[in-house]
Amino acid sequence: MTLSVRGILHFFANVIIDEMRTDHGMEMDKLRIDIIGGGSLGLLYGGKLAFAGNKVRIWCRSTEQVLSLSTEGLHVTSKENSKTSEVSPSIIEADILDNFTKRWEYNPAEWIFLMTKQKDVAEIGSQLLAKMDDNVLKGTKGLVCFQNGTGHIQLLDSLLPKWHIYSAITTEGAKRLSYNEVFHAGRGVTTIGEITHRESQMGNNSRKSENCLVHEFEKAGFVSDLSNEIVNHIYRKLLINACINPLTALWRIPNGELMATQARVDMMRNLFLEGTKVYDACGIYWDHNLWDQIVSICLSTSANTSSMLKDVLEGIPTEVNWINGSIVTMAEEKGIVANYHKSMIELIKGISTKEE
Ligand SMILES: CC(C)(CO)C(=O)C(=O)O
Repeated sequence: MTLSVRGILHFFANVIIDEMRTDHGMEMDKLRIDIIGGGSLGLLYGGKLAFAGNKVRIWCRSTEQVLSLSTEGLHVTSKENSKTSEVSPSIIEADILDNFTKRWEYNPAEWIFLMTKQKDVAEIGSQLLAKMDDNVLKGTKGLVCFQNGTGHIQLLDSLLPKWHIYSAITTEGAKRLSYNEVFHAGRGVTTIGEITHRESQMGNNSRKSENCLVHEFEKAGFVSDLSNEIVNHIYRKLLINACINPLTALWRIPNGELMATQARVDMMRNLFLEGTKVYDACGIYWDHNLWDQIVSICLSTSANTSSMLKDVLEGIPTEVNWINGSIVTMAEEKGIVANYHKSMIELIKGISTKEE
């Protein structure tokens, strides 16, 4: 990667101009969105929302990624559209996560999208978000969490008692090709809903702000909706992930291959039936056609690598604790066994020495 001095100067000039504009209230017409995490989904949503005219900042852990995005911009490709969307560095910003709180004092955003892995949520919640000054949060509408599984929302809810916390359930498929290139592998739906429903100092007029956000998603090319029953969506996605992800990761197959033999379908079905037993014991709603939905997701994302397989292939810890682990915890709380899901955790954990 070659980084020109001009590019780096251009980046710093942008940052300074940006701080000045906000200080003087000049940049009020665009939605300001901060994306924490420069992984596949962070780059996909960041790139497309910036391309649609929003003011997007991507907060990354690595300086290399910040420099790459700031000097070369962000490139979004998709299988339907042979033309790459080039998001120039003049319309998207990137900065290092360590600067987040400092920059916010002068230049806050309306929305924060938390798009990191589950394992990073506790640290970001406690070390960064919980330490933010109440005053700078006044214009902020909320925090939107994009993680799979459950557990993180309860944690953030306790760490951030004044925040509006939302969950976004997405079936968009994306693959990061490099620090600043992302491939839009499959179109899906993004459903957003508030979990907390609390009175707070953060942006009033919630419904208007939520509609405005969904409108921007639509403008950016994402099929999106608002839900008052986001918890049902969370548990629906949890069981889908718990049935598909560990098996694809163990057998190292794309999602569609799960339908290729009866033995594979039977194993997935066992996970499904055990999961619904746990849901029934806990009084959690599930759609009567959820099994059909799982089958059709395997088919509609047939060529995709599940997120858990991706983690296994990259040698990084998976989200099995938050996916199958959540189901096992719920089962234990009700005094029932969930041995299929328990075995998934043990088998996935055995793949890598990096799993906790
Ligand atoms: C595509 C799907 C639904 C497979 O479980 C997914 O969400 C993932 O890979 O995490």
